Amino acid sequence: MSAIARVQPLAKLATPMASKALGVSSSRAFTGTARAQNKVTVVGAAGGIGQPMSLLLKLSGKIEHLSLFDIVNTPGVAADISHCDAKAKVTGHKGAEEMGAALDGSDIVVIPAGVPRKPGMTRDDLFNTNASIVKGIAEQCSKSCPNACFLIISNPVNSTVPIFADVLKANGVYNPKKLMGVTTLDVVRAKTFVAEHQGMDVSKMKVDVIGGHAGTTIMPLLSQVKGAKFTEEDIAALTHRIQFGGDEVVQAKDGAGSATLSMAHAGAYFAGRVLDGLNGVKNVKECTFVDCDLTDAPFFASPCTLGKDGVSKIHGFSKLTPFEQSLVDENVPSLISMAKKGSDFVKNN
Ligand SMILES: NC(=O)C1=CN([C@@H]2O[C@H](COP(=O)(O)OP(=O)(O)OC[C@H]3O[C@@H](n4cnc5c(N)ncnc54)[C@H](O)[C@@H]3O)[C@@H](O)[C@H]2O)C=CC1
Ligand SMILES: O=C([O-])CC(=O)C(=O)O
Repeated sequence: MSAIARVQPLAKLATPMASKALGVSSSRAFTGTARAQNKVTVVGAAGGIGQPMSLLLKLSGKIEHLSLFDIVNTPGVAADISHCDAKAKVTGHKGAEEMGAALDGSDIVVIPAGVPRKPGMTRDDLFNTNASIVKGIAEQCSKSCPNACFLIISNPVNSTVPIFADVLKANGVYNPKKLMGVTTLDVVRAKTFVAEHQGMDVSKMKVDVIGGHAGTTIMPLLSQVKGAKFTEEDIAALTHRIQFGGDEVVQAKDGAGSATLSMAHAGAYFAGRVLDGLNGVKNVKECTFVDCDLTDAPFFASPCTLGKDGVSKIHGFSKLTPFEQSLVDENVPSLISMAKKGSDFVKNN
């Protein structure tokens, strides 16, 4: 294990400002008498998402041990973040030989490891590089922390989650309740764009986004947004913007990568919610991409309740408008083929 920075004595809880910014209530974070489940490991922690997400996780005040793993630069990132005056012992681990120590005893593993897009690429264009990265991480997780919740950020999510599942299955440790594709950024964008469009308070906005995490497989249920008034044209334009929000950032960054800061926020928020569920907080409901039979696709994003063992209830969707139903019908075949591409990769490699 490499250079480790220890918990800061001054800080027993997150700073109030950090808690507020993250929507975190520290007093609600851990309830009951069972051991608090709060070792969180970030795999890809030195990257564009990994660094700010690790910072936000440290500031959340929900974590006892924040373990940072990457193939490069992790000791520096860990030393830097460890100086923040918020709860959480921070450890940094670099390189394959330190991965087992990084993962050991994790309750949650958040994975933003892999290459991002450049303009002109689809998420699927990342498959060739990221499939083997995610497969390797899943192999090590099967050995070091098979009971953890795995939160997959690496793209293409529609294929990397099935890859992760099949590796866990091959190693006899697959628990579908504990594998979640992170689609929170789609929800974050939907809330932001709808609130701007409707002149509503974004902090009170709720929008479910179902399906997958690539282009038109991202399906916001705008008809269900309470208090909003849309024309058909509004719905079409907002749906398109939410589906292609990632491309907006890729184009604006002009070759320097894809969304990192908004994803860091979304990832830290979602990990905090999963942690809340593990620690007995009631009624934790978030959209996430899970193994389910809501459609013919093996994985589909849906509102889910997050509980003591991961996903405790998959709520699915009801009362779709004809437009929303047509999106589902058109996109299920792509979700099936992207999942199959992931499964075939595991079979053949
Ligand atoms: N699910 C979502 O909503 C989103 C997903 N993404 C995806 O997240 C991934 C990461 O994006 P960025 O942070 O911008 O990329 P980045 O290139 O800045 O960082 C990736 C990090 O992963 C590390 N890495 C590579 N192989 C590794 C391995 N085997 N083990 C551990 N770490 C490893 C690299 O060293 C690097 O530090 C990309 O695939 C991107 O497409 C990005 C935004 C949103
Ligand atoms: O667009 C990308 O490649 C990154 C991503 O998944 C997003 O921002 O939603």
